[in-house]
Amino acid sequence: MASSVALRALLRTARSPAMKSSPTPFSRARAVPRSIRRYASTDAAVAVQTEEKPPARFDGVLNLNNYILRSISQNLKFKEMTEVQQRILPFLLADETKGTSALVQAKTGTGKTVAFMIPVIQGVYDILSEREDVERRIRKPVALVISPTRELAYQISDEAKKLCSIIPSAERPVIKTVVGGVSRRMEEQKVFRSGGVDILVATPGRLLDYLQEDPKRFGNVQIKVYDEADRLLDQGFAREISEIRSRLERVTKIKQMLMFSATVGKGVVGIAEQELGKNYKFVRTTSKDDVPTHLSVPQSLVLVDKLSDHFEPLVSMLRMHLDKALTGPPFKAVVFLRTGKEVDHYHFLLYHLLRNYDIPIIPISSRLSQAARSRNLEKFKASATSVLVASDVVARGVDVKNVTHVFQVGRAMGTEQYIHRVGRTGRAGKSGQGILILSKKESDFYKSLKGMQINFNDEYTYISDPALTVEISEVARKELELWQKRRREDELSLLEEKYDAHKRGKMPRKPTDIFSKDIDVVSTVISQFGFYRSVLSKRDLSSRDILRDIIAGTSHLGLDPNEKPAIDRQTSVILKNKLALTDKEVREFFVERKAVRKDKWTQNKRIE
Ligand SMILES: Nc1ncnc2c1ncn2[C@@H]1O[C@H](COP(=O)(O)OP(=O)(O)OP(=O)(O)O)[C@@H](O)[C@H]1O
Repeated sequence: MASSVALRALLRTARSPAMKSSPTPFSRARAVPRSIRRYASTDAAVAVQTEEKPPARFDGVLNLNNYILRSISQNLKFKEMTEVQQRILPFLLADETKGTSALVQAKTGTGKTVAFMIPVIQGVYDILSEREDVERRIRKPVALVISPTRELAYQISDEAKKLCSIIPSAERPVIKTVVGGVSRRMEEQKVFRSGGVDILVATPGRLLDYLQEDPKRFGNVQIKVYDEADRLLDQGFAREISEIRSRLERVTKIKQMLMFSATVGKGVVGIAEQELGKNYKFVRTTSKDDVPTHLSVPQSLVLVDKLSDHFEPLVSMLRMHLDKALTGPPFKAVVFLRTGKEVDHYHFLLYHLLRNYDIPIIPISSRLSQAARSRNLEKFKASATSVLVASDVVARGVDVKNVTHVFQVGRAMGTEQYIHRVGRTGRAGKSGQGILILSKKESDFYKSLKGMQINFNDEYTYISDPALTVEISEVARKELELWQKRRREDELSLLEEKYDAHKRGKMPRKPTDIFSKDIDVVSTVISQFGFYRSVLSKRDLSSRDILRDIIAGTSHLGLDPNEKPAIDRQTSVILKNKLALTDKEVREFFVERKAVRKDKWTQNKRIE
C-alpha cells in the first residue's frame, strides 16, 4: 500500500541522528521567557495554598446535597473527585465560603464542568427552596452559564441534567439551553414560556438577543459562570460579553461569579477581576513549572517544507494508524484545521483517500447548519474507529470519550488554542497522542509553544512519497471539477433569483446590469437565451447538460438544423474552451439559440 512506503519514509527520519546533529530549521527558544516567569511567580502568591488536604470522595464533601451525591454515584458513576473538584468543591459548599466568586484553572479533561455545575445547582436549589410556592412557579433564570460554542453549551446542559437527575421533579432546577443557529421563535417558546427556566446555559450572541429583547426576564440572575473564561474575555467576544454584563447590571446584582478554563493567561486575570471583584478565590491545579498539556499525551512534530505540503503526511499517518486499527484497538482521531473552507477541502480529500477503510470521515465546522453540526458530533461520539475533520468549533470543552489522536494541521490560533485542541484527547485520566504538522514558514509558532514549555517527544521531517503525491493530486483534480460544477449550479440559482427580481421589477432592466461583473461562463451562455425560464430552473444539471437539453428540447420547433446560424465568435470560444463542446455542438448551439429566440419572440407577440 502507498501509505506504508510513506510511513517508512516518515519513520526513517524519526529521531534520526541527522536531525539531532544538524541545526533544526527552528532555532531553540528560551524555555521560559521572562514575562511568563514573572506571571508564574505572581500566580503562586495569589493561589490559595494553606488548605488541609481535602477529602477525595464526593461523600466526604461537607454540605453536598444528598440528591446530587446520589446522582453522581448512581447516574454519572463517579467514584472519586478529580483534583480540581477536590480543590474547589469543599470550598464553594462550606457554610463560611459558599457563594464566593472563583477563577479556576485546571488542565483539559479534568472535570471542570462538574466542579462548577455542582455549586451552581446547589446554589439555585437552595434559592428555590426558600421561595414561596407561587414564586417558584414563575421560573426566571437564577444562574447563567455562558459558553463560547454551541456544542459546549449543549454538553454542559446534559452534564448538569445528569447531576440533578435524582432530585424530585418538583424541586429540581429546570436547566435549558439557548444557542445561535436554531429558530429563535421556537426556542423562546420552549425556554421562557413552557415551564420557564432556572439555570440557563447560553452562547453569548443568543443570550444578548434575549437580554436586549426583554431584560426583565433576567432580573433574578444571581450566579454567573464563564466556561472557557479566557476565550470569552478575549477580543472575539469582548463586545458581546461587556454588553451582557452592562445589561445585566441594570436589572440585577450578580452575587457569585465563577470563571473556569484550562488556560488563564496573565492578561485574562486583569480583565477577569473587573467581574470577579477583589475577594475571589484563585485556584490553579498546575504548578508554575508544570507543562500545560498532559504527560499522558505525548506530542510529535512533523515538519514539512511549504504550507502546501501539510496534507500528504496527514494522509500517510492516518493510513498508518488505520492499518493498525484493522487488527488492533480502535483509532479515533480529530484533525483540526484553521477554517471551515479547509475542513470542506480536507474532508473531501480524506473521504476519497481513506475510502478503503470503510470508516466514518465526519466534517464539523460553522459552515454546516446547527442541525448537521449536532448530528455529525453525535455520529463521531457513537463511532469507534473514525476521523472527525474539524474547525475550532470543537477545539474547546467538547468531551468525546476515547479520542486516541489529535492532529493539528498548521499553526493554531495561538498557543492556548493549541493546548485546548490537544486536550480533546487524554481526557479523564486516559492517554492519547498529539501530532502537529508544521511548515518551516511557521517556525514562530514552534517557538511560542516552546515558550509555553510545550516540548515534542519526537520531531520528524516528512519525506514525500511520489506515489501518494500522484494519488492525492488525482483526487484533488476530481474535487476541482466537482467544485466547478457546483459553482455553475450556484450561478444558475443566483441567476434565477435575479431573473425573478427582474420580473418583479426590483432590478434594473438592462441584462448587463442584472448580471454582475464576475459573470461566469454559464451566465454568459444562459444570457444568450434571453432569460429562457426552463433553462434557468434546471439547476441540478451541469451547464453542458443544460445545453444538450436545450438542443434536444427545442428540436420540435421544426427548424432546419442545417440552416447556417450567425456565429458569435466570442461565445463560440467560450463554448469550446470552457465547456469543451465540439465544433458540431457549437454549431448546434447557435442553431438552437436562434430557435429559442424565435420561439420566445413568437410567444411575446402572442401575449401582446
Ligand atoms: N470525578 C470524576 N470521575 C470520573 N470522571 C469524571 C469526573 N469528573 C468528570 N469526569 C469526566 O471527565 C470528562 C472530562 O470532564 P470535563 O468535560 O468537565 O473536563 P474539562 O476539565 O471541562 O475539560 P476542558 O478543559 O476540555 O473543557 C467527562 O467525560 C466527565 O464526565
